[in-house]
Amino acid sequence: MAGPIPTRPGVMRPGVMRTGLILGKFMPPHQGHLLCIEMAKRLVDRLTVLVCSLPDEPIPGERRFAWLRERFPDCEVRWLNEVVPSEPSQHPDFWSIWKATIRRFVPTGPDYIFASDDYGATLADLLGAQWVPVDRDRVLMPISGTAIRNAPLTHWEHLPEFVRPYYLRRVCIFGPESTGKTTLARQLAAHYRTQWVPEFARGWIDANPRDLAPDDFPFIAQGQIALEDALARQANRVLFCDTDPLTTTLWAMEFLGRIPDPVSQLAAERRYDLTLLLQVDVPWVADSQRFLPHARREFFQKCEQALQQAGRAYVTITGDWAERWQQACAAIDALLART
Ligand SMILES: NC(=O)c1ccc[n+]([C@@H]2O[C@H](COP(=O)([O-])OP(=O)(O)OC[C@H]3O[C@@H](n4cnc5c(N)ncnc54)[C@H](O)[C@@H]3O)[C@@H](O)[C@H]2O)c1
Repeated sequence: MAGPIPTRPGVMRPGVMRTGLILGKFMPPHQGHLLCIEMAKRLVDRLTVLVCSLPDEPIPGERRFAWLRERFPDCEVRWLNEVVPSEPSQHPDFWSIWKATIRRFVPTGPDYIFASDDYGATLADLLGAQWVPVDRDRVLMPISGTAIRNAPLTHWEHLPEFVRPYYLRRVCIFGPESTGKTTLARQLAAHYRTQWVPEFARGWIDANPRDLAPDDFPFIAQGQIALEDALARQANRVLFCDTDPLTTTLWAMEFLGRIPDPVSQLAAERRYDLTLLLQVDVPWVADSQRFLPHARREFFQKCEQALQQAGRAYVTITGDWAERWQQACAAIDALLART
């Protein structure tokens, strides 16, 4: 009687669970990595993604692990955070070290190793698996982690949405009321084909028509940050922020005569690559949420002092609209030209 039809290790059998492994530095994750993982996911029932990091690498391993865990909740994302040799030339027992290390994360299997580099073949042999090369010639996603780290803005289209905020240039528009902040933020966003972050406080105050309470200030600062971070994922290289938590500290001083602790802390933690400080040399335009028509010059001085105390890089924008536009674009072009 004929026995079962023999199958090669790489041939799939119906009803048999298939497992896969992909390892990487993912520094940072890019479209080439996503291609490998997305493809692998479709070919196996359970995929382990092993994020390998070493201390002192330019992007902390913890961040890379968090990125992939968020993006692939349906995979077994694990983090290898210990010093192991990176290349066979670095250690005579390189392959046995890697075999033992991988076995701690994947005790049995896997059936398939997914890798676009040839080491996938050796690793697969070692683990009794089959190597699935994904795109060895990098023709589908011609990108590498090194290229991104060297010039992230140049390779923006190869950055996944969840990595973009890490490299995004954030520009804060800062200054007294009625100096054209919102118009400038909106028009800059259109010009640079990106997003801008409106003032969270405006909508909040409109929806809560009463005197501001001390607790409103931390909430306003947190709401501003939440809106900014949500929009950061949609932005194209640069994000224009029409205010920030440091501004909230100034308004807290005006209204409360003190700065609630959470607001100071949020203001200190927040990072902007550039701040445009708008001068008060344009006419006042009244509206229901503007409070200091006669103290704009004093408020400007407080703004400048706050930026200096915070050690923030800023450029003062003055003059008529055309001059303001030209100065703002020059400062932003210089920022984007830096790698
Ligand atoms: N070099 C070796 O012989 C060897 C052997 C065993 C283990 N390791 C270790 O494995 C870990 C992962 O290293 P890595 O350099 O492969 O990580 P990586 O983050 O550069 O790449 C992860 C995976 O994505 C693939 N990939 C990268 N760019 C791609 C693109 N543009 N298109 C398609 N696929 C792409 C790679 O081939 C790899 O399979 C490191 O810790 C390394 O030390 C290396």
